[in-house]
Amino acid sequence: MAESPAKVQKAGGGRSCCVCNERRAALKRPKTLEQICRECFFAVFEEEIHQVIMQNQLFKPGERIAIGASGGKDSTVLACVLSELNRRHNYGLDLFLLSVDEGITGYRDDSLETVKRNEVQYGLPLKIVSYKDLYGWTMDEIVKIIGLKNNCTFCGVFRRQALDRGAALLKVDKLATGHNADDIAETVLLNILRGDIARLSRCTAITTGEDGPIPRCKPFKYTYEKEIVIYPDNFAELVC
Ligand SMILES: Nc1ncnc2c1ncn2[C@@H]1O[C@H](COP(=O)(O)OP(=O)(O)OP(=O)(O)O)[C@@H](O)[C@H]1O
Repeated sequence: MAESPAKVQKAGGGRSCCVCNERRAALKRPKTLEQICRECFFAVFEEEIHQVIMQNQLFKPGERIAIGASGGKDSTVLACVLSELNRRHNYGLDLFLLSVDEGITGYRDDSLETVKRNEVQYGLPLKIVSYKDLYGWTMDEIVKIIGLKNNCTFCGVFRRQALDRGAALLKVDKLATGHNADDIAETVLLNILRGDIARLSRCTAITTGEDGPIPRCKPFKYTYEKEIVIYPDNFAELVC
């Protein structure tokens, strides 16, 4: 779980930003512990993701890319940053939002409203695929039959396939997800505890499924969850 933005350490009073040396530092960066101002934080956050994209050759000009959009913080920030970097650096990508509606009342219906706002805000076409349409069952209906035990396993498998089917409908070349450095660290630990050596060797790759129909990539592989939380909307709470 991400720490609340208010708990992320504020910068010490009156110090200047370690990047620009001009403005007053507004927070201590969770990733580097540097004292940094608001403007420089945004700039380095975005620049680091741009460098990850370039160094790992995540995308090629002209590609159609679906962003797995759950309406949560990670994929919302991913949509915002990718559309900005695509414009700023002329990646030449056609970006789309792809959402899976699992049919969980009071959960996904709420977050899909966020995705619909993102569609307008970032001007990215949105495709929603639902378990009901794809499989004939909503997650609520499945839980009524199988109960709460193991339903996460079903849901995870269905979502994975639903994302592939949605990506195929959009005819995209790749799917980008909002998995961040903390998610990857969690998966590493889980695979160690399970003794799953095969998954352990695969789970840190920035791009997976290159031999399958739709490769997936994680532009936030090196991005700390705490920094995603403070970018951009919650920043105001941190300002000293
Ligand atoms: N229902 C969904 N529709 C589309 N993409 C999804 C969906 N659920 C998850 N994803 C993709 O998988 C990534 C990791 O999902 P996870 O469920 O682990 O959530 P998370 O780490 O809380 O991310 P987020 O904050 O984006 O929800 C998300 O960032 C998103 O790109």
